Order: sequence, then structure tokens, then C-alpha cells
Amino acid sequence: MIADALLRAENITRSYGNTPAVRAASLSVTAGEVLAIMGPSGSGKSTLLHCLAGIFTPDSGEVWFDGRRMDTLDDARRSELRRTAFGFVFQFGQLVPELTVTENVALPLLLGRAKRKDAHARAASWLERLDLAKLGGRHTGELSGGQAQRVAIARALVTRPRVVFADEPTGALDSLTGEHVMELLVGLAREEGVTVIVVTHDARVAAGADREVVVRDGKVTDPYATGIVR
Ligand SMILES: Nc1ncnc2c1ncn2[C@@H]1O[C@H](COP(=O)(O)OP(=O)(O)OP(=O)(O)O)[C@@H](O)[C@H]1O
Repeated sequence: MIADALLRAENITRSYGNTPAVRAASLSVTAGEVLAIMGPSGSGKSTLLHCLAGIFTPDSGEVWFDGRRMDTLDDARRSELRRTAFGFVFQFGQLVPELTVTENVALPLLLGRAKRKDAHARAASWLERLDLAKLGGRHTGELSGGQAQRVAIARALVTRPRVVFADEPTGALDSLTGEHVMELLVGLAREEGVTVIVVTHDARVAAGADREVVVRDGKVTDPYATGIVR
């Protein structure tokens, strides 16, 4: 066990009906660390990420965040924790097509009851940082894949989360755009001191992380000691 872990899973298991997806997996991440989770298709990476993020609760085992047991919280408390402490970037589909770019980025703040004017001002400043200021009034269907992922990064960071969870954030992009998006995510996270956990198939994406672990057959093969530490 790592004493200064910000987030850690201990021996967690999670099945879909009779299909075991995560089997006694343990994993730990420290504050400010950028961790890549790699592994073959179907090995359980996304399910593990969802358990770490409190989207799923494991069938057994424990998840701890910032010294608090997370998996035993009720749904309302877990969703409050996700809203206030975590940000999310997924492969696609996470932006709301009916809203403009600025409204999408402001949305997590408004859900946290921020005033509309403040939420829009903070969204605008993140769009500026991601070189998207000119696109604030567009609807998300009018964006390229790379632009949409930059908007998703702005939306993930606007609430100043402690951890950003990214599941194949570059999976729908060509490799050059993907590398740029990953550089932005990691660069901004480092500036803000945010921990990043990224699931990826792409070794170039993982190369931007501080450490990488491999998931095989629902287990983290190397949770603490011999993960590749860069
Ligand atoms: N909703 C579901 N219902 C049933 N089985 C599921 C479901 N989601 C995932 N699984 C199964 O659980 C296992 C782990 O899936 P998971 O999506 O976590 O793997 P992954 O490593 O993220 O895969 P990929 O890299 O292909 O996205 C696989 O055997 C998968 O078929």
C-alpha cells in the first residue's frame, strides 16, 4: 500500500452478470501524478477506471479517495464527489449537442449552482487557454474531433478537479491531433496540479504519462513496484 496515495483501489472485483471484468485489481495514484492504464482490448481497463471514478461500485474490494472510503458512499454522495472532485474526458459523445461550446464548458459549474455570469466567464477563460475562444458560440456538432476533445478538456478542468479520468481521449482522432490533445491535457493538468488517469491503447499517449500500468485479465499486472516509471 502506498501511504501518500490520493486515490487507490484495493483488491477490487467487478462483473457484468457472469462476465468478470475486473478481478482483484489494486492500483494507486499519488496527487499530481499522470498515470496511463494500458492493456489488451477487453482486459477490464474501462471498468477499472469507472470503479476508480465512482461511476461503478466494485462487487468487492475497496476504493479510497483522499483518505475517505469511496465505494461505500451512497449514490448521492458519490455523485457529489464526482461533480466536485473529478473531471472526465471520454472518447466521444460527452458534449451536449443542444448547447454551445461555452454552455458545455460552463455546465459543470452551473450544476454546482454557480451564477450564470461567473460560470460563463470561467468557461471563456478556459476556452481562451485551449485556443478555442473564437468557437464559444458554436454548437458542438460544428466542431472537428480535435476541437471537440479540447472542449471536453476545458469542461473537465473548469471545476478545478483533483483528478481527471480520461478513457481513450484520443481514440477517435488521427495520431497527430491525438498527440496534441494529450499534450494539452497533460500540460494543463500539470499547471493546475491535477492528477490524471488515462486509459489508452496508444503507446505515444502513454509516453506522456509519469507511469504506466498494464491491465490483463482484469488484474493490474504491476500496481505499485515495477510499473514503468518515467
Ligand atoms: N455492459 C457490459 N455488459 C457485459 N459485459 C461487459 C460490459 N462492458 C464490458 N463488458 C465485458 O467486460 C470485460 C472488460 O471490459 P472493459 O470495457 O472494461 O475492457 P477494456 O480493457 O476497457 O476494453 P477496450 O480496450 O476494448 O475498451 C470484457 O470482457 C467486456 O466484454
